[in-house]
Amino acid sequence: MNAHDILNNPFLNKGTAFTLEERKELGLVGVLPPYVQTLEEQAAQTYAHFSKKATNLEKRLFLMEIFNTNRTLFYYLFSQHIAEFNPIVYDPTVATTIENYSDLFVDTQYAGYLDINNPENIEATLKNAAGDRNIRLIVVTDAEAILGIGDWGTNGVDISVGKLMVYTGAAGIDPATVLPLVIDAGTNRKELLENPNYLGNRHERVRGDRYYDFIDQFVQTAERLFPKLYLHWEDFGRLNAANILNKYKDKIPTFNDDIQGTGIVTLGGIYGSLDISGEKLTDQIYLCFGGGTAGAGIASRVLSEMITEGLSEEEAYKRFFMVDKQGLLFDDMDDLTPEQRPFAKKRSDFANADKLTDLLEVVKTVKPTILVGTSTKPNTFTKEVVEAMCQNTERPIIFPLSNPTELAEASAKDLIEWSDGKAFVATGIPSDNVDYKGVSYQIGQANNALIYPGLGLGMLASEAKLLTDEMIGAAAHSLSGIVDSGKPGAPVLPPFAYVAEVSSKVAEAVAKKAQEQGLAQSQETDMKKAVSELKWYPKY
Ligand SMILES: NC(=O)c1ccc[n+]([C@@H]2O[C@H](COP(=O)([O-])OP(=O)(O)OC[C@H]3O[C@@H](n4cnc5c(N)ncnc54)[C@H](O)[C@@H]3O)[C@@H](O)[C@H]2O)c1
Ligand SMILES: O=C(O)C[C@H](O)C(=O)O
Ligand SMILES: [Mn+2]
Repeated sequence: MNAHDILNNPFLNKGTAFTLEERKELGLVGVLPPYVQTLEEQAAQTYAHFSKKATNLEKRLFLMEIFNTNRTLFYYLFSQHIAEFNPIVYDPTVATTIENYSDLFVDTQYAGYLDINNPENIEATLKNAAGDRNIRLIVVTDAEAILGIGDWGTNGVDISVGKLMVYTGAAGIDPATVLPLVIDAGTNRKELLENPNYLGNRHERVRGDRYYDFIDQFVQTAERLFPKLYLHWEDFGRLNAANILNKYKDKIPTFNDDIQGTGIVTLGGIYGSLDISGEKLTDQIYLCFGGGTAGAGIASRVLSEMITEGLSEEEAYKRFFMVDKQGLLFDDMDDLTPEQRPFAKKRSDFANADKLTDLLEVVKTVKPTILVGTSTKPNTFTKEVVEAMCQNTERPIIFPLSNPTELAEASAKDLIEWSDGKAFVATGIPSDNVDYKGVSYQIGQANNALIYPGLGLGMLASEAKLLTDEMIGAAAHSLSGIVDSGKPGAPVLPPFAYVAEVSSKVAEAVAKKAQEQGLAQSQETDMKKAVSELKWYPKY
């Protein structure tokens, strides 16, 4: 390896921090400025430079330069400034970089691009992208439903990169063991197909057998090449996300973030709210607004929890209502997804059924105590809807979870004001504190980023064969007790600044449950130790 092979490899490069001895040993004499910096000095200098950037997009592009050249320095900085960098590295700024990925392209960031037109290249793609690294964690997207911004084709690879950055920043997953992937199955977005800079396949999305065969070939190949793999699916479309998860979840260690991750964090937020109000989960009435991948995933997680808490399946379903673009879902509709169908109601049970296409009318009719938004439709949780929620219960739980910022069903500030401080609020993107009538309300971020890093750490540390519902339940319960819920305005979820602590707790809970269920394959039997030993720290 010559000097520039080292300096150009972000996993090896220390830049100005190479010591004089290392410079001699590695053939780096004279190719770096003479002063040797410590990691702390590099971080302070880089942070000062970062702070001069005017916009979040410029900040992200600058941080990506650091990521591309020196992973240790990047993660050292990220872990020092986790709450500040989170919205820049990740959501919402990642949405802007995805929309502009092809136009802004400079570097592949060690991602792999799987091309639906060349299934014979799957193995070579995975091998080439991995190099000689031992891959344990893949995040893969086909980018059909990126956040709430829809289909972005090859550009969506940035969500895989971004999710993995959070895995390492939050839970200490060794960045040399991860692989971000995009499956380019085409795109239905006209503006991409017509953009001369677009770097993906210029055809509509491939559907049906050809698509599912490709997915299967990818799964088989990845499992063969990387025997200790944990496979994370992100931002697949409503047509495919649940199908893919259902096909593989009983066979391999795998996870759908939008379905399962969002389910865990939202259940955690509901429990956080009930801890404060002193109410029981089984007394709640749940309204899902936007019953797609995330909406149905969350509803089914909360429903399972009500069953665990003692309700029969039939009693539990009675407490759930789902609104999608048709309005309240009825079982006579012929366009329900398989995940929506069990939540659909009998039209004849409602005297005003024809009016239940309107959210306000639904809220007045079914009287929910919990309202969760995953609709991608901004400003749909109106003042009237919030006031109607307040008629149903002393402390309504209202979570507008659609991302990014401009798609949220409501802002935290409006929800606190319209409910006169009564609503428990958590949002998908980070929200500032809301000061109202002398109380400073801290707003929890119900984003799967709070839990998927810890969940992954627990899966990898225990080498669990499968990710079960019980392990998912354990992850949700482990979120409680981190913040003081007794304080006025306390958040219903731990703030993102606590994510490292949250990740360790989640990881241990998941690993222990895997062990209890006889699914852990790790040689280590002490799961706390297995988790702490797997953690990677950014240092030279
Ligand atoms: N906070 C989080 O952690 C988190 C996690 C996953 C998804 N999300 C957000 O949730 C949103 C949905 O994501 P998804 O992956 O489930 O997408 P999806 O496309 O599967 O689901 C969106 C659903 O909303 C429905 N919808 C559309 N218009 C509607 C309307 N006017 N009224 C009611 N429903 C309507 C769609 O028909 C669809 O079923 C996105 O904005 C995403 O960013 C947030
Ligand atoms: O990526 C996020 O911010 C959360 C979630 O996975 C989403 O799709 O919105
Ligand atoms: Mn997602």
